[in-house]
Amino acid sequence: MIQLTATPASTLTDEPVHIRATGLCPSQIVIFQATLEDEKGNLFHSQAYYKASEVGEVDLDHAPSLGGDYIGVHPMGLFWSLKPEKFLTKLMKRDVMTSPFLVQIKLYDSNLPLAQIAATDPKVSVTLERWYRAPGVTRIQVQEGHLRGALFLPPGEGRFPGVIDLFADIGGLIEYRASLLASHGFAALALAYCDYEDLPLHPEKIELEYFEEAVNFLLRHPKVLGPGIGIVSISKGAEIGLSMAIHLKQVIATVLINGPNFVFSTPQVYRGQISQPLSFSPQLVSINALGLAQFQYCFEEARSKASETFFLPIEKAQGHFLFIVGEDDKSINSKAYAEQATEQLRRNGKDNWTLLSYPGAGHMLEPPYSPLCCASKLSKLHLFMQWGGEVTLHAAAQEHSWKEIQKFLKKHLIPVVTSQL
Ligand SMILES: C[C@H](CCC(=O)SCCNC(=O)CCNC(=O)[C@H](O)C(C)(C)COP(=O)(O)OP(=O)(O)OC[C@H]1O[C@@H](n2cnc3c(N)ncnc32)[C@H](O)[C@@H]1OP(=O)(O)O)[C@H]1CC[C@H]2[C@@H]3[C@H](O)C[C@@H]4C[C@H](O)CC[C@]4(C)[C@H]3C[C@H](O)[C@]12C
Ligand SMILES: NCS(=O)(=O)O
Repeated sequence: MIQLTATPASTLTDEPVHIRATGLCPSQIVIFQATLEDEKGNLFHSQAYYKASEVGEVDLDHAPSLGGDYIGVHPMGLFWSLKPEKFLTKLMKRDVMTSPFLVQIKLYDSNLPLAQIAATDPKVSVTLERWYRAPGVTRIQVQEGHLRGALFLPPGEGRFPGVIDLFADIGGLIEYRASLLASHGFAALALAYCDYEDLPLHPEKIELEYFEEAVNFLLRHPKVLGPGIGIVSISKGAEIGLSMAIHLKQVIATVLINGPNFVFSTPQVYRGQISQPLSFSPQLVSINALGLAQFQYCFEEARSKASETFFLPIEKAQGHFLFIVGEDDKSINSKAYAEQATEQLRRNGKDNWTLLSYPGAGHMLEPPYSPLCCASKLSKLHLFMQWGGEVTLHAAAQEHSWKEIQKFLKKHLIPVVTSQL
């Protein structure tokens, strides 16, 4: 009898699963398929062909996929190669507290045409729960002063290292990274800054005082370990994260994922001083054969002419930086920006940074095993965006960088206790 196991059956979404089928015929070729339905009913699928061993077993920890959505030994390939049925839909978890994503793993005979899979019962299947928060993590809605966001706290007494989590200026409150950080021991504040509750849809300026308020809020919290906090930020969020690290001495560890070293859209203001964005050249936006826009070179003209004052004075920051770069980022030229920022640090005699640069990774670097989103529709901007990334390399970058992010934050936010004896 064919048996399919996937363990653990319920786990955090950034943790691996061991999938194994037994009771197959020796050398039988089978199809494994994964299916996930998001909270809006959008379906995502992936599939891969495997050959059973001489004893009729396929163990995804050791067996290579022969074809399908990925090739080679990738125990988690079925997860990170999930693709939307509805083209250009990005998988995103909204309700991180009360429900997991359910992933169904199914096994089919290989003689079945892929087109018929949807209408055919699998030989055997199992369903997995993929959670975005560990048991005991709590969520507190933040609506204090000007702040709008959600604070995630790990279970237990604390205190916990504090982190502010910032996404791009597309708006809303995005919680899945903060809830996962809390699941790994951080007090993590997912902070909205536009298009959420009473925050403006398109702010005319980004006021750093708002983010300073967030830093102070976090440090005042009885469960947050001081004296400094960390930041995890991506894209426009990383532009803000960089400015916070420069201006706010309480920010001592800053993770910048695919971000710029200059103000790239809405102007920034701090204590009356305005930092204007670099002008962008619409003629340098390229549209590919599928109609997807690539913006990564649209600041190159301005960048080549800009005086030093246009680049954020990263050397003034007291804390540490972890730059994470997807070298195949098609949305912003993040490799060039990180190299310029680290060169600026080097010129100023600083060594307070680490650069992790990943060939084949795109803009949308997410926690491990998240499906690659290489292109998606930006409804609010009426844009079809190419984000870049090659599926296998991008997945490897996600797995590696997530561990490095946590190591970096712990190293700088948790004081080393030296023995008094
Ligand atoms: C903004 C660009 C950068 C964007 C990023 O960097 S994203 C990377 C970081 N990640 C994030 O910030 C969080 C992840 N967010 C997302 O992934 C978003 O959801 C996104 C961005 C993929 C999709 O956005 P959008 O389509 O707008 O999302 P929604 O409207 O919320 O929903 C979409 C559909 O999904 C449905 N839905 C809702 N809830 C659920 C659910 N629970 N489950 C499933 N589905 C759900 C919803 O109903 C919708 O369905 P639909 O049927 O479609 O209605 C910047 C990168 C480059 C910049 C430009 C560049 O710099 C050049 C110019 C510079 C100038 O200075 C400014 C203008 C620029 C053009 C500049 C503009 C920007 O800054 C970008 C583009
Ligand atoms: N590193 C494990 S996998 O993502 O390749 O399956």
